Amino acid sequence: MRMNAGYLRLCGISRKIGNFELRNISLGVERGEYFVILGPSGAGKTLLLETIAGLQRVDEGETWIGEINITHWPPEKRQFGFVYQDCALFPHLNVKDNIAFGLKVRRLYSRIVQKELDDIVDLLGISHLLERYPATLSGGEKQRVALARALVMKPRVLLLDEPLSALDVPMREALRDELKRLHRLTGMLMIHVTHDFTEAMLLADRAAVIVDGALAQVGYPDEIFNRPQSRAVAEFVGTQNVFQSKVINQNGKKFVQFGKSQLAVETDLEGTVNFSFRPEDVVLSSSRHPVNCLRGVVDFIARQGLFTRVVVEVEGVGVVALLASNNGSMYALNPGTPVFCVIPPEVINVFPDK
Ligand SMILES: Nc1ncnc2c1ncn2[C@@H]1O[C@H](COP(=O)(O)OP(=O)(O)OP(=O)(O)O)[C@@H](O)[C@H]1O
Repeated sequence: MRMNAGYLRLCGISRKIGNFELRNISLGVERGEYFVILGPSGAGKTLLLETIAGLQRVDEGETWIGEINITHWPPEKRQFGFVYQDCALFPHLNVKDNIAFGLKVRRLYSRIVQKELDDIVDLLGISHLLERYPATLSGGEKQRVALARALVMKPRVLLLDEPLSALDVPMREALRDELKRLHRLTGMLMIHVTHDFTEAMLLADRAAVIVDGALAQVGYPDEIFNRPQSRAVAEFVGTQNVFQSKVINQNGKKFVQFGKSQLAVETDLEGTVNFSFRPEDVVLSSSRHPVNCLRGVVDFIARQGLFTRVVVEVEGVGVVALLASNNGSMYALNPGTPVFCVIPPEVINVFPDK
């Protein structure tokens, strides 16, 4: 079994449930990190979070916190906070009693604890809601209460399962900023599950992508976004331009074959590989450039608000470019317009063909 560095460590965790299986997950998360678990719907993100919380038993593998093996500890002994997408507040209790519920269960409700409760309520700016009942709260207010309820217990780790996905866009953005602020102020280790890559980019110190029950990539959000290491991750982060090819060595310089053309790349890999580049990194030009320039014809244009997606057919293959809709050159493009796609070597991500 592989052991990892980190404060919270998952070592070779496997869990079969119905037809689905979490497979050999090894992961180390540091104290104070904001760690995001990303992945498409049904990838096993919630199951993984529930396994970390101790709500799901494991079939194989171990969970450690510091030097302690907590694999068989029940959830309450782990002292992890859990915030669900739908908040799961008690409908018959007002906000104050919802927040204090866990403290009362632990028989901790005293004047000292009242001070902590007041601090959390202030931190989340919800003092005006204390007498209200969950049914009268907006989605964002409910989620703030759910966060307060988890934080007042001073958890070792705060687990957040899609905490923003039930909210409308302005509320989602406000609460996303709030999470960032809470993390900065508390320094708590937070593990946040989402399928929204933008959320991950804005919140995460590091992230893991899970695909089909297995870890596909762990790293800084920037790395995952710009340097996906598998086709599945490239597709999940919206790379759109992903091709299989082979590396060609010429006088010490490396190229990948694209149809009859060759594109200069920066890579240590050899042989059969995949390469990808983001649509935002494709430059469309009416004139030929000396390096990494593919001649094509505009096939399709779709305006998507601030951005416009242009598909250029190059040697029978679609290359996708994303341009700012107010980009002057946009107005000269129509289906059938000849155009050059320029893809600088440094934006081409070459990864193994697995
Ligand atoms: N109790 C269960 N019994 C059988 N299958 C289950 C059970 N719980 C989850 N699954 C299955 O396990 C898989 C992973 O579920 P999970 O909820 O972890 O996915 P997810 O990545 O969180 O997806 P989403 O983003 O849609 O919430 C799914 O195919 C789901 O149907």
